[in-house]
Amino acid sequence: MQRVVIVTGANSGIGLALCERLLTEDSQLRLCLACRNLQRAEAARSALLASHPDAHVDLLQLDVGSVQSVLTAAHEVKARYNRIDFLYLNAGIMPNPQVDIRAFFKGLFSKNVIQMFATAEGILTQQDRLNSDGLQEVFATNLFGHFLLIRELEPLLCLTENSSRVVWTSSSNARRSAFNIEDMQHRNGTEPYSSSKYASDLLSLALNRRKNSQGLFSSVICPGLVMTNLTYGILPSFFWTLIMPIMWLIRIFTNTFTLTPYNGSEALHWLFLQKPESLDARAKYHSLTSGLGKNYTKPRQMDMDDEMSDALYSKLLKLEKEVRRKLSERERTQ
Ligand SMILES: NC(=O)C1=CN([C@@H]2O[C@H](COP(=O)(O)OP(=O)(O)OC[C@H]3O[C@@H](n4cnc5c(N)ncnc54)[C@H](OP(=O)(O)O)[C@@H]3O)[C@@H](O)[C@H]2O)C=CC1
Ligand SMILES: CC(C)CCC[C@@H](C)[C@H]1CC[C@H]2C3=C(CC[C@]12C)[C@@]1(C)CCC(=O)[C@@H](C)[C@@H]1CC3
Repeated sequence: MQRVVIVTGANSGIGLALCERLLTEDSQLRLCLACRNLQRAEAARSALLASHPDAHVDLLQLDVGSVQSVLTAAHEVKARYNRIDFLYLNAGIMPNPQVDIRAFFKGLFSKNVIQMFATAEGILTQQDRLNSDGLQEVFATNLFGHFLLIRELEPLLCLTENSSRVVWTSSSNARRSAFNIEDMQHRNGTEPYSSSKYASDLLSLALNRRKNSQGLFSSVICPGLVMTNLTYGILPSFFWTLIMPIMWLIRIFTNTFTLTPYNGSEALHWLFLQKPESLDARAKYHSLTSGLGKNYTKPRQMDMDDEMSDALYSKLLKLEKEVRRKLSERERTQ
């Protein structure tokens, strides 16, 4: 039986490393790279086929930050496949990141230094903007586009004859205090990334509560700190290379510095091998790398309550209705 796996944001970083590992695990897989840029997706496909020449790798154009693109892509998925075994919701952005240098040095000499390196708590902010759908871009990309994709793919994800899994690439930067249910898009704050990742943790819990009985299971992971295009947007790549010996040193004190996309994809790969019934809906699965370079996955309990996760789910359903209405109005007037 050929399993179908879809990975969003599969053309680089953690997503691409995951694809490589999945094909090594199961060469019969039907793997679909869902990417916004087809040229980059084609390059990723070629790289995967170079090491797995017989693999079945499909491409799907998907910009998770655009409502229209999500609807079109979901339509295409339903035409192509009759099942989805795994949907990895990995695409994500952190636009205009800023490190608070003063807070960083203050944290360096405090008792919370390990926590700071593991979560970036208190030292990282971003500047967000509105996208063409009138949504905050980080919220739209990291959360809402993926929510809409799940909603559209429910007919394939909630098949009673086999279970389906969705896996969110969340972050240890997800923080309850950065998220406000009254401002779920984070229009009024400076930590949209942290807010969107906390929202994905909440949404995963709500999905499990509502959909487990229909065969859909959701999990969240944190890949740790990984050198990818996302982190090269925080500090330039030459700087990261320069401080790499320090990073390796820090790894002795915090196993969250996974550093390579391969290491970072550990928990995503680990989840692929687990039975859904054995998983904890309230746990975030962390990719960890020891000082000696050994990879492993460890669950940690998340700071969440059912009430807030249900409230978020209801708000997302309401927003979905609104964007669909706006879209059909736009189509009618064109
Ligand atoms: N790197 C790290 O330390 C950490 C990363 N993460 C999360 O890991 C995930 C993967 O990021 P990472 O590999 O680090 O970074 P990359 O920038 O390498 O990968 C992000 C991927 O998401 C894609 N993407 C971004 N926006 C969209 C969009 N609108 N539609 C479709 N695809 C999109 C990118 O495509 P394109 O190439 O076209 O930009 C790219 O393929 C993200 O969700 C990130 O938040 C979490 C914790 C730590
Ligand atoms: C080590 C150096 C001398 C200085 C590096 C300082 C900061 C730039 C990093 C310290 C902790 C890092 C971190 C992230 C980004 C870079 C740091 C702030 C993340 C926020 C990247 C994306 C994520 O999702 C988190 C899991 C990372 C947490 C740690």
